[in-house]
Amino acid sequence: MDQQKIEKVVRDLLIAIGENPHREGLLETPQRVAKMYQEVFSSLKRQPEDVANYKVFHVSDVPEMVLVQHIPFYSMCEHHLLPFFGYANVAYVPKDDQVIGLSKIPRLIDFVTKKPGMQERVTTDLAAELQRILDPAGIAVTISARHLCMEMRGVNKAGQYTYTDKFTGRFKEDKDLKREFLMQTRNNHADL
Ligand SMILES: Nc1nc2c(ncn2[C@@H]2O[C@H](COP(=O)(O)OP(=O)(O)OP(=O)(O)O)[C@@H](O)[C@H]2O)c(=O)[nH]1
Ligand SMILES: [Zn+2]
Repeated sequence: MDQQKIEKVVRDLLIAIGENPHREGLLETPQRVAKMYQEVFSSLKRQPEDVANYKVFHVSDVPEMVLVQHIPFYSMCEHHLLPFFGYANVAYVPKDDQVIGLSKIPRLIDFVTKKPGMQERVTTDLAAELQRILDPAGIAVTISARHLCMEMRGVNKAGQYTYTDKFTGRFKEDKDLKREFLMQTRNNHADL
C-alpha cells in the first residue's frame, strides 16, 4: 500500500471539502488515515496461498457439525467506503476425520472482510475459502450487518440490518441439520 500517496490524497481531500489541513487537529490526520487504511484494507496485500495452508487436523471421531458463532467483523462497502459491520456464524460438517483449527474461521473472516466489498460477496467468499481449505461435507454461513451508508446518509434508515446466508452440501440436503444451525444462531444479531 502506498502510504505517502494516501497521505497526499487525504490532504487534498481535506482541502476539497473546504477544511484547512494545517489547523492543529488535522495536522496528523493524513498519516492517521493512511495507517487506518493499512489496517482495514490489510487483506488486499494478502494472497490466497496465505490461508490455503491452514492446518487440518485428523480426529478419531467427528461431530455432526462444528459451529463458530457470533463472530464480530468490520468491513468497508465498496460503493461509499463506509463501514458495514455485524456478526457472522460459520458451520461445517466434517468430511472423513478432518477438522480445522477453530481460530482459522475468524481468520478467514478477516481475510474476506479487510478490503472494499459487499455483504453478499463476504458471505459467499467465506464459504468458498472454507471449501477450498477443508473441503467439508457441508457449509453454512450467515451474516447480519449494519451498513452505515444506509444509516448516516442516503436513505438514512438507522437501525435496520441486512441478513445474508449461504448453505452448501449437507446443509442443503438435511433440513434438520439446517434447522439446528438456525436455532443455535437465532439470537446472534440481537445486539446489532
Ligand atoms: N447489494 C449490496 N449493496 C450494497 C452493499 N453496501 C452498500 N450497498 C448499496 O450500494 C448501492 C450503491 O448505489 P448507487 O445508486 O450507485 O449509489 P448512491 O447514489 O450513493 O445510492 P444511495 O445509497 O441509494 O444513495 C446502494 O444502494 C447501497 O445501499 C452491500 O453490501 N450489498
Ligand atoms: Zn455503501
